[in-house]
Amino acid sequence: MLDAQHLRFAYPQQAPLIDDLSLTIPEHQITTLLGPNGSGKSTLLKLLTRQLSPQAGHVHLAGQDLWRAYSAQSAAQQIAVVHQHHELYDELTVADLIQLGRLPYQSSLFADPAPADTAAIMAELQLTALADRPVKQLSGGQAQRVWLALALNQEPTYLFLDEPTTYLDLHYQTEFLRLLRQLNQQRGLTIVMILHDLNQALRYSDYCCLLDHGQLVATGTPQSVLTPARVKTTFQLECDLITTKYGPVLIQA
Ligand SMILES: Nc1ncnc2c1ncn2[C@@H]1O[C@H](COP(=O)(O)OP(=O)(O)OP(=O)(O)O)[C@@H](O)[C@H]1O
Repeated sequence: MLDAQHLRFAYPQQAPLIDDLSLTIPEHQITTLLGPNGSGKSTLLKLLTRQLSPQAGHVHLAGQDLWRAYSAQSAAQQIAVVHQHHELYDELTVADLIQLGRLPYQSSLFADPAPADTAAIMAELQLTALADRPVKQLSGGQAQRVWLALALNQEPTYLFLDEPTTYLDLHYQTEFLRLLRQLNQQRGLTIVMILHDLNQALRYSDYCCLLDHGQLVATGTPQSVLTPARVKTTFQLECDLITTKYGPVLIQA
């Protein structure tokens, strides 16, 4: 269980961005963090994944404090993050990059005790034929699958993704979100992602958390959170929610 209680966080020399925020991530579900630019989504994701330490409150992973009871390495055995920008490792081949996902299980004293089935992960994400290609030669959609494969190679319980569809065209966005749903269903993976597209959140998440000015203004099922009234107050957008054969869709006035 991943549980945040009474979090407070301020960047240096700034007023608190997040103050007294509590949130429990539902297990084996897909949760989406939503909110306007600058509302604190990435900051919250970093607090939940041990990239930022709260100044008050705590995050508990399996009942233990994420900072006091876990090292970066032991936390990374349970929590994997797919970041938005990854230029740093472009020179590596697909296979070598995915292998970095095993780092949390290695130390100078011990080899990886139980290597993950990296080949199966690569096959599942249709990356086998690309194994020897440098990552920088891949399309955006292929590269995003490689970063996902690295994260899965960590064998995490929780998979976090910061705006995973940003650089993808509509086809790849849909393909990627369907892949996440498949991983959630087949592996029972708990997924938390930041999205900007409210209709994608309606369609691909089980639970939504809406942030505004660092505060959680609503949590719950996508339809209970993304009401036209709340979209208006949070995003200053007039819209209707209509029902289609594919599910509910928000249409802007
Ligand atoms: N490293 C930092 N130092 C100082 N301020 C920061 C830092 N990172 C973010 N901020 C500020 O904190 C606020 C929230 O930023 P954050 O990136 O968490 O929001 P967000 O909801 O993810 O935004 P976006 O949708 O634009 O990605 C913003 O005002 C931002 O300028």
